Amino acid sequence: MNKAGTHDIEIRDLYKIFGPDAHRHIDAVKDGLTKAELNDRHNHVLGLHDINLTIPHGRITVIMGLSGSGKSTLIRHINGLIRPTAGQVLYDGLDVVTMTPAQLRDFRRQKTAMVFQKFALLPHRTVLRNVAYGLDIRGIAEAEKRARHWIGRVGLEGYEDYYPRQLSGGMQQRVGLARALANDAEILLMDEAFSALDPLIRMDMQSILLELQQELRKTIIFITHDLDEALRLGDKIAVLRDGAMEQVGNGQDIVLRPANAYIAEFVREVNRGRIIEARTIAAPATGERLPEFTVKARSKLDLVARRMTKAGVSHAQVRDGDVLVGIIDLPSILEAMVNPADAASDD
Ligand SMILES: Nc1ncnc2c1ncn2[C@@H]1O[C@H](COP(=O)(O)OP(=O)(O)OP(=O)(O)O)[C@@H](O)[C@H]1O
Repeated sequence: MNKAGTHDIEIRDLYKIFGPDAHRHIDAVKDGLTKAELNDRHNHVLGLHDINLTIPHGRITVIMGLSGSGKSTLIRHINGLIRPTAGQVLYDGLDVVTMTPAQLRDFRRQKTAMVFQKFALLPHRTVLRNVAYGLDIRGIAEAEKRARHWIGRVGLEGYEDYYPRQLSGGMQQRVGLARALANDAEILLMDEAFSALDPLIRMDMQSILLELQQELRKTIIFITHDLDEALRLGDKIAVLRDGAMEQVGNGQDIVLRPANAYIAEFVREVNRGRIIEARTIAAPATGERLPEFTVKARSKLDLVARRMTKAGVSHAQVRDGDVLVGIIDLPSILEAMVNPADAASDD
């Protein structure tokens, strides 16, 4: 059972086999039958393989992986749209997997909201009525007031009476987000929610989500196949491959300490200076005098390097508010910014 009061979602020993005789093959899969073997010998598809993941309350957890890696299958287990072949999905001491249909319906309605890639707006309803929709069907008296509030929060004030077709893709997805937020659900499931948007609009939407999340502290599960998006949004990132979890960690872990060659290849092209934070590479401050120049613990290395170079200093202290985290110097910043794989190939 998950810790009482934390509202974390705990996924335990989760397996999903697609096919008519899934249960007949589960033991063989647990004993090591691979996805390819299951497919070749039994014509069944291994969707998820032994997934264990804690999705912390109030944080953004990104599930990342290439097409077919199992992201959608996993997110659909969280709201019970898919039943696993084995395993548990625990929330507040209840297992989504064993909920009765009535419990599951309540859980979905009251605790979860979804934002889809294709917006899924109702074309014949205005922005206001789209956002109020979930509240209307639950008979909530203040539906319109609440909808107007969230329309404002996503920057769409003045568009209440527009229809979806009159809006750009980015604006439609703002409506999708406002609709999800208006439901006041604690868990927000976002399946490739920004993937259909142009790059600049996509970055805008990421910023809006991050800004709102500062205040809302929802439990967000965000699916993407885009590493930059995962690193920008994820407090926690889970990387899936062929239905199995390859690595779970924060962005710093994934970029600096890839668990295996697959992840290393995945993060190879990433701009490390924009991801790695000063605190991650700060060395402990020893007894000698501290450098006068100060940088923030969570500043990214490219910004730190620029500030230090401009100020003409080679050393800085790294501070998190009043707390001294350590010391940083330009050579170690440069070293951290260079991908070790690239450095090795130039030797
Ligand atoms: N209903 C189904 N029946 C059979 N196989 C399925 C079913 N749904 C998914 N799969 C298979 O399960 C695996 C995971 O699919 P899933 O859609 O979860 O991946 P994904 O990472 O979300 O991919 P994408 O980014 O393309 O949506 C794939 O091999 C897929 O073909």
